[in-house]
Amino acid sequence: MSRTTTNASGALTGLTVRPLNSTGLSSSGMPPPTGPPSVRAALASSAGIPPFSNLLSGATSGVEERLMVTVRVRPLSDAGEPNCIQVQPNRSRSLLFDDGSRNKPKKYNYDCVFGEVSTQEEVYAIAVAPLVHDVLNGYNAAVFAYGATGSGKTHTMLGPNVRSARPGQPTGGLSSAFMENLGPEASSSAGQSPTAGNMTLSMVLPSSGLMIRAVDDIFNYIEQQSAAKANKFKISLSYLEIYNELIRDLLNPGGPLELREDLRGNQSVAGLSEVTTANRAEVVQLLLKGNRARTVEPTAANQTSSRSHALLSITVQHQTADGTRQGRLFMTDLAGSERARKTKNRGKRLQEGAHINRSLLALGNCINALADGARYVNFRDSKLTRLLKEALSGRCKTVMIAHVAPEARHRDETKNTLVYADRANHITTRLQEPTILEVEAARDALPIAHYQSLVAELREEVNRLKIKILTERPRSGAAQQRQQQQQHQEQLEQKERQELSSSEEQVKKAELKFLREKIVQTFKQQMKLRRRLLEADSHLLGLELDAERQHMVISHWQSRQGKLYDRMYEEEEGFDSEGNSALRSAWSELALIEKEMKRYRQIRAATEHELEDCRKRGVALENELPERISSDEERELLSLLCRVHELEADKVSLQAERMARQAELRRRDLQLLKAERQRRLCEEIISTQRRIIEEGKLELPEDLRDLYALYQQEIHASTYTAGTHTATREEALYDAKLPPIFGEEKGIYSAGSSSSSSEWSPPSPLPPVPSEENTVNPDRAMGPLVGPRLPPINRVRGNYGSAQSTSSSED
Ligand SMILES: Nc1ncnc2c1ncn2[C@@H]1O[C@H](COP(=O)(O)OP(=O)(O)OP(=O)(O)O)[C@@H](O)[C@H]1O
Repeated sequence: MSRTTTNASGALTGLTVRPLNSTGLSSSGMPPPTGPPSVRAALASSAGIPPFSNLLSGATSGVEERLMVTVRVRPLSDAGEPNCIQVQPNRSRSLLFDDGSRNKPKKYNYDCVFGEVSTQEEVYAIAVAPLVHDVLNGYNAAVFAYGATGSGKTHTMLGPNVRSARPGQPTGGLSSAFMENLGPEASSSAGQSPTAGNMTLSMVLPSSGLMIRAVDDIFNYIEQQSAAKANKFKISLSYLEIYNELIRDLLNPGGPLELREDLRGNQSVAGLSEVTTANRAEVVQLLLKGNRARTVEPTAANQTSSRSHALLSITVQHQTADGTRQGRLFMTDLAGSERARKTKNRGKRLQEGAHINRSLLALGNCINALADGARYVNFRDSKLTRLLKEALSGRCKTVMIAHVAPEARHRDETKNTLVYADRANHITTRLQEPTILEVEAARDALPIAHYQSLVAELREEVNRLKIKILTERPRSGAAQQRQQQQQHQEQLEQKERQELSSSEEQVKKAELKFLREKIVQTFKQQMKLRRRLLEADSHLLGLELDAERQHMVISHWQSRQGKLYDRMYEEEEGFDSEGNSALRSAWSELALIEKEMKRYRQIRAATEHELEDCRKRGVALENELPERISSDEERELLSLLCRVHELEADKVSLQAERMARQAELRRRDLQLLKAERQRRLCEEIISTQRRIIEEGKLELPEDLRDLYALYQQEIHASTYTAGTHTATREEALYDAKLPPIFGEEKGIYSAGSSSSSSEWSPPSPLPPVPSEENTVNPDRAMGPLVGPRLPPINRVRGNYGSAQSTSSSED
């Protein structure tokens, strides 16, 4: 469940509308989606590079396009060192690499090569600005920095020194004016409340990294809109690291988080904070906070070596007439691959290195498989590849920035990176339609989304109250603050003594007390209504699952009988037989369930209505508060009130999460049951085909052979994953018996070599005949399995393809 915080109204506030400069571009170069030619085009044409048409034209869903691969060469660390790379000119499409052999340097081609003199601005304008443009239009996009340790990935993504920034030190290329504007928290305890809502300065300096630039561009674009339009955008972000194969929240550091996969294979990190924010200052604070929380250690290869992969996700929601468009930009700073011999790492560092290399190897395998156009790609080998699945497998527009060091002593690492990047150059992706949230929500209709929005609402309210308190609080250095507070307190006390004597003040206080009580009451009422909603949802969900179960019984009966159920059959066909009575009870159950669902939907709608009224009342009351707060004491009370609300929200959040998990488990059980039935049918079909092929001495058709190979791959992959987690001796032995993945030796798959034992026999491409003892029996829940309607073998004459399927039922 995502942890969400938002500003007071949940919309963007505190924005200053900045005019476009004379070129029609924002100061950092972000083109408005319908604006004049981009900086990127200008940079490209000035260097004589043909434009990268697929990216300049903006995203088009459904069209296949190559993953964009760029290479950045960092400057030589020591000017006197021998160099193994030549890039001429900067921002060309190729580079020459001297691998140290006597052969002449090898030429590698990419979408763009950034030489040692390239600037952060160039890299941003060419590689990332077009993606930001697409994200604002509701597409998903990803950029990831790849390369060996010390090759400059973090410099590109975050900027120089951003990770180690302490008060008074440079901070990732942010201007000092900007940092001052952020207030003391920005460089010390970053991640507190927003302090600079009205930024009028551009926040980037020439050395700022891509993450900051992307954020800046998004805000620039929004600020260029009219106030009414700007209010329709909502920006949120999450930031995590994968350290030693464990996921940690960088915005709210704590214990490791769980990576979950939904029924459609989408990955999500349970409990990851998703912070909604209205101003760029807060985003930068959050980024700084996240970067400081990241695991960085000195190694022999790099003084500030990232020991983890960092994934930043920026989500932009835009309310339009068609619904809310949602675009997401994933920015990944990978940890660098490293050689133990070179880094001289020991102990903990060595272990980290092993984790880093293993996950990068998994990434490399995925890149290889995708580049070869494989139908099955195993993303499951590491958390990194699971999280990058969407970016790599085509649901989003992706740019890889491979980093290399030019020094000849790093030749081996550089070669590896160049080869990787070359492979990635062959990956094609097919972009999906822009995401419209309402449509997605209706499509998913998974309860978890509902719980998430409930919790988000609760947090929004807590935040609103918090901001009300914060906006009243003076900001300065801690000591000065304490002194001021003391003075203030004394003044207030004196004032209060005077005021108390006046009856007018007493009335005011009484009013405030009354107001506070009313707020508490409305909040309690809201909590009650929310619980009622949750209960209704949970009950509805249970009913839905029951209904699904009954539908399964009915459809099972229908497929067994080969006809649709009609009440007429009850009379015609002796409906009282054993199988049919189950069907009848399924129908009557279903009718009852539907009635109950209708009733609960009505209860739900009424509750929702009541809740909305109650919420409005609460907001109106809260809006009266700031004018009436007169003392720190009142503020303190209000803080306590907030705290209570927050705890309530946490409680509901936990409850909701538990309910959602239970519901998900029940749903998955049902899915497993269904899948098991289907699997048994498939195996039956395959066995029959196999008998036909073997007895008829038929040659295995090419496409069928491929399908068998794919089936083997799938079985192999899933068994491998299971084996890696619970590697008992028996499982290890079982793994060893698995057949090799098809592909090398086509000859081994000749017809007639399979056995009918229940184990896999390596030379056979065919799956085993299922063994009855080992299979889970789904029929306990759904009645006996329906036999496949394939012709029995003795009826097949001549050609396999011409076999006619009989329509006679075998039941
Ligand atoms: N383009 C560049 N211009 C100037 N200095 C750079 C550039 N790229 C990298 N550097 C410097 O090189 C050093 C290593 O860079 P960086 O820490 O970004 O490497 P990395 O690939 O992130 O390493 P690791 O994987 O170990 O974290 C740093 O001191 C950085 O400031």
